[in-house]
Amino acid sequence: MISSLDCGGRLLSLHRPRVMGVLNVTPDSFSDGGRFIGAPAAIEHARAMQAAGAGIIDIGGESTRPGSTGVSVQEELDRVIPVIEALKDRVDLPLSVDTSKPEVMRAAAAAGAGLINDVMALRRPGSLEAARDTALPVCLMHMQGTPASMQDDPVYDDVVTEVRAFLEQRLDVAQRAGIPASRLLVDPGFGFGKRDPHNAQLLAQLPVIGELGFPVLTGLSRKSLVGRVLGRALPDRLAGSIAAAALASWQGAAIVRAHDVAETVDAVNLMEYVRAQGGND
Ligand SMILES: Cn1cnc2c(O)nc(N)nc21
Repeated sequence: MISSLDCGGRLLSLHRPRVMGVLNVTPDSFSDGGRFIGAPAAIEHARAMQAAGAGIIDIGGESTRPGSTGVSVQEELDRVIPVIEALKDRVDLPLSVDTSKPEVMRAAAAAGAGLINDVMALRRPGSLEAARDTALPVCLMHMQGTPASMQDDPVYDDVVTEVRAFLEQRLDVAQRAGIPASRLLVDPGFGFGKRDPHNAQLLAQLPVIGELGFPVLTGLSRKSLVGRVLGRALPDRLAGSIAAAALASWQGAAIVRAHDVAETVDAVNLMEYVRAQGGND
């Protein structure tokens, strides 16, 4: 397993679990839609997340919450590129771009992004080549269906086996396209075409995904899984999100994507201490 990622010149050490801070620059994201549109607000929030201990900032211009229908290339570029340009010299962290569009991947890399976070695992036409050409690390995430319909009726015979097989296939395709293994990460895609039992099985058996031998990224922060299982509305999902982040970290996640950075950093740091001192590995 690699121990650090070269994110466009900025190194992200993976010797300990890291937190990816969420910066949505969309008006309709499920958790904080509209709060960070425009560079000034985005800069303030990104710097706050850096101060809180984030290892990387994830910038997304198109909501991928269940039911979302996507935005045009130009709209996504208009939202994301100015923020990357504004942040790259004001935040001393790698910036990941949350996109599935090859045009946005290329423009974001040119603007200073250091990692590509693709919820479609490079399945869009042109995205394999774009990701390869950027020479940036790429997170390949599993999704069943599309955000517009993925939660209608997700069905699996064995979700862990099927998600692992999907990721294995995307890893193979990416490497055959010329993206070296050292630049690849995987993500089971919690909430992306999964019912709560599916999400629970993926979390309980996360080491099966880790056995692929690539850094695992997970995102459970404030998601409906936490809300439905605990009966918590969106503003009341901090405790559940922290519990999920701690569990994902304990189960081997190298990067945990989160809205509440300071609290999540504490959770994963405690897990790391116990792992380091616990001695039962
Ligand atoms: C953009 N986005 C929303 N949820 C996510 C998750 O769980 N993983 C990754 N890689 N990206 C996500």
